[in-house]
Amino acid sequence: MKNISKRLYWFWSSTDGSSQNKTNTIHIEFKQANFNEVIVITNEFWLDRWKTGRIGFHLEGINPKLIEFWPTLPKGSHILVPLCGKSNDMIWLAEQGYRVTGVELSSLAVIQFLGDNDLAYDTHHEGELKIHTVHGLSLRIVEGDYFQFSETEFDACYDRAAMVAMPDSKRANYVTHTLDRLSSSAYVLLISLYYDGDEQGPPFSIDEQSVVSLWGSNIQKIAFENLALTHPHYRDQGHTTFEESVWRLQP
Ligand SMILES: C[S@@+](CC[C@H](N)C(=O)[O-])C[C@H]1O[C@@H](n2cnc3c(N)ncnc32)[C@H](O)[C@@H]1O
Repeated sequence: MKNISKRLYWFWSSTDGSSQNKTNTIHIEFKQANFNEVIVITNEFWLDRWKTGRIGFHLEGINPKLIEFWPTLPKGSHILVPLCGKSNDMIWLAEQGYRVTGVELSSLAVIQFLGDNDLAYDTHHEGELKIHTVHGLSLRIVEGDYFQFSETEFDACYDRAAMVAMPDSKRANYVTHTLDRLSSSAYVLLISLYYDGDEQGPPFSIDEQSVVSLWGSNIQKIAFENLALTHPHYRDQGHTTFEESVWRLQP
């Protein structure tokens, strides 16, 4: 297993705002949640994060872990990116010759993704979902609630900041729903987080045992980094452990 160094992500709560004020507000919001020990993550919660620009989870570039750990799959393999936000990782995957389908609740995220990347597209409706098909790249963004998305037989899945966006109460449902979307021989690349301290998510911490019990015993941890050792930010937040792990599930 590789120990990863020098990478910087997951500034979800502390740099989630575009101004210092917003940062403080979020900090208070989570402190209050800790005190009450109840956080309700609804679809409205996420829509509001997008509306108010609290999207510190978004990476401007391509996630280095995707580039490092994504396997070589047959060209044209159909890749599912659940809870995709406006992740540029989808562009990278499409450019590798895969067919990519991202699923995202927020229309703002979808508009920003298409606009920021200057992508032309067509849109059609399928029930409650809007399907945006990009021109010139093998890429679709499905706008709507992931739990209403029912396509199946995906060849692979890339989960960065999706499972850990789910609170404990929804996590098993999320994983089952995702596994149901995949073919029996599908590959999964998953990035999870495990941290100490009182802070609650999102991102929600998940330990190794829970990852294995949710995804099955074939899942393997292939890399990890304790970000609290490499980035002072996490220590300043009171963490001694803030481990980001990369997992692979393959037939
Ligand atoms: C933490 S962000 C991660 C985004 C992306 N994977 C990335 O790496 O930047 C979680 C995303 O999931 C979306 N989301 C949350 N619940 C959802 C649902 N039920 N269906 C579809 N998208 C959802 C949110 O709007 C948000 O963009």
